[in-house]
Amino acid sequence: IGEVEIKQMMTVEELAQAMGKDIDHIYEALLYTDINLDSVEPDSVLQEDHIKMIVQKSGMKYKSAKLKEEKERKNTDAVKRPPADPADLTPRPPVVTILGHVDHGKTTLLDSLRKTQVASMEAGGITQHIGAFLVHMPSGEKITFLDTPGHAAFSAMRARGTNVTDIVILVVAAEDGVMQQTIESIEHAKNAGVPLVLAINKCDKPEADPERVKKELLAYDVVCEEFGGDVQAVNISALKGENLMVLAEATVALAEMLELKADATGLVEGTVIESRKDKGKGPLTTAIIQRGTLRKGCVLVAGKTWAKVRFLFDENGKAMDAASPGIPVEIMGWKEAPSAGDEILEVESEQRAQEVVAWRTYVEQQEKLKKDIEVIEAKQKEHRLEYKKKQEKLAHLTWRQRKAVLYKANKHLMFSRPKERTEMDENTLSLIVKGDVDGSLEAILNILDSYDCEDECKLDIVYFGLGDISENDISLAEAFNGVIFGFSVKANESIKKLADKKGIKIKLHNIIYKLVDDLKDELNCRLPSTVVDTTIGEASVLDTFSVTVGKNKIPVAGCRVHKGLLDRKMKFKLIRNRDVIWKGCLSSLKHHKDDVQVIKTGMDCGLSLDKNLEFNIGDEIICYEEKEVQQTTSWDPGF
Ligand SMILES: Nc1nc2c(ncn2[C@@H]2O[C@H](COP(=O)(O)OP(=O)(O)OP(=O)(O)O)[C@@H](O)[C@H]2O)c(=O)[nH]1
Repeated sequence: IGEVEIKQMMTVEELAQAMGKDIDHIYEALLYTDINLDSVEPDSVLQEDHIKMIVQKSGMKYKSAKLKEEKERKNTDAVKRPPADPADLTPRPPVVTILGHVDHGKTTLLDSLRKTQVASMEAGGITQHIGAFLVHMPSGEKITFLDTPGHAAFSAMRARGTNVTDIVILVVAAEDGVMQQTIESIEHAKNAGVPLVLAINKCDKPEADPERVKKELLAYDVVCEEFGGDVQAVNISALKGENLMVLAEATVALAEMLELKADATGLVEGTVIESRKDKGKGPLTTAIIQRGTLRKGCVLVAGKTWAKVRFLFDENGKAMDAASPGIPVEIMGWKEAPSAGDEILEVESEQRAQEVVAWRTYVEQQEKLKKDIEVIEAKQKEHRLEYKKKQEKLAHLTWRQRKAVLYKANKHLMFSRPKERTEMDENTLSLIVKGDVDGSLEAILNILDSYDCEDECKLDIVYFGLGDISENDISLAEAFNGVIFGFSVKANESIKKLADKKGIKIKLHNIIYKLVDDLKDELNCRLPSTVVDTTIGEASVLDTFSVTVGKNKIPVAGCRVHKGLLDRKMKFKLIRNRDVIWKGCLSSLKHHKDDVQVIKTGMDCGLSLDKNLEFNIGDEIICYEEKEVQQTTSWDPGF
């Protein structure tokens, strides 16, 4: 018996492959279940009990050793280290996000802040938008600004559970005051537990009214220092670059209060801020390092991808040797670009990175499969309910009534009223059909319903029903000269004996196509056989003469055999101008003067067929055999 290795969540295709069968075999086996086949595609996932049933019904055994192995697949994910020992912590720059209403000047502020750097760094010139940049203060302090303006990026990161921002600079235009997105920005910062610094922008404008802005903000719990709160407010002009350093100092002061520290040793942890693809460099990500110190050669994982760090760049595209916590860095060496917000973790080796990615891919697949299964199961449940309803409608009917229902649905199928055996047409196959469950019986009736060769042999379903073969079935078969077909049912010894005694055939099957084959055999033997001529040899008439036997002159043909052989015992036909003008037995076959039984290819002979038959040169003599051939039904139920 074949052994099939099964696993959870196998698709129809996978099971067929594991069984070494085609997909139709699986569909066929599913006919016995209450699954609606319309909902089953080759890539549909099968339930475990259905998988087992299919394997068993196919006369095979299943082996589910893999199941265990799968359940126990070891978690090989990479995770963050436990919190660092406070003794290992060193100060780090704050990470700042700028939020505010549309057109209040976020982009202008970021640009101006960046420009302060270009000027201070003599090399300057190329500033590149990479998602984050560092501002060096004259005091030696540093601030990292996230250059992903708008709330979208901020909330997207937060939604993913990553919060890299330490401080929010809330930009409010002095002439506009608090607007819708100002309020939203405040909400975002509050929800993330991130403190604010207020930048009142566009103070160069004559209509600017910074005091009004501060008052308006009171309504949103943003209380500036002059009202006794802890929010520092700085009046700036992003456009003119006024007071930017004051704003930066205020930010540093807040950062000091927050005591931002990190562990710059050990394995690196960080967050992806932005990813892009560079034609020459491949995938590049801007990241903020949060723990450890990133160096060339480190192996990182993020999402379902990994990197062996080949180069590190700052926002000016300058190569860096190392990036410590709070510092933005562009990383080159990714296999594929990770997504913004993905957690970056350093692992010990490339092999370990691959293992982590494999695990994460596996987990994702499992989750997808789980969802698929839920959808499929819901669908199947729906179908089961429908099927049940249908069955309930039929359940209270007797088989005769059910037959009537089916008859209505399948008008051309002939159901007989009781007839005497003597009346039975010899050209009829009478059937008694028994099945184990409604589903299988219905499947068989549906197949019988496709019978459309009434002109060859009539098909008469005398009775159908559920359960093992009974005495009643035998009586019916006897009365109608029928054959009993059983599907997944049994016939006990006494029933078998009774059937033998009465000469009644009981045909039991567990596989539909075998039942159908058997049914076809029964139909075939009810069809009249036909006779087919098979050519044994061919000869051409090269000469004609006659011999005298007693009083008669008998025509003789001088022939040469050019194919096969001529055998005296067989039948012969004479062909003239492609028409058969005579068929029958030879009267004589001679080689020279001798009577012979057989003449082979290439040999000459003289033969006579009938004393009245004259030959012509050019006639063909065919030696042939008549074979009786059993006709086969032209019914094709698609099995
Ligand atoms: N007068 C003056 N105009 C400014 C100042 N800051 C920004 N602007 C102008 O205000 C307009 C909007 O500035 P942006 O920096 O694009 O504003 P934003 O908040 O980034 O806007 P979105 O990107 O649409 O959210 C531009 O025309 C700027 O030139 C400023 O300090 N003074």
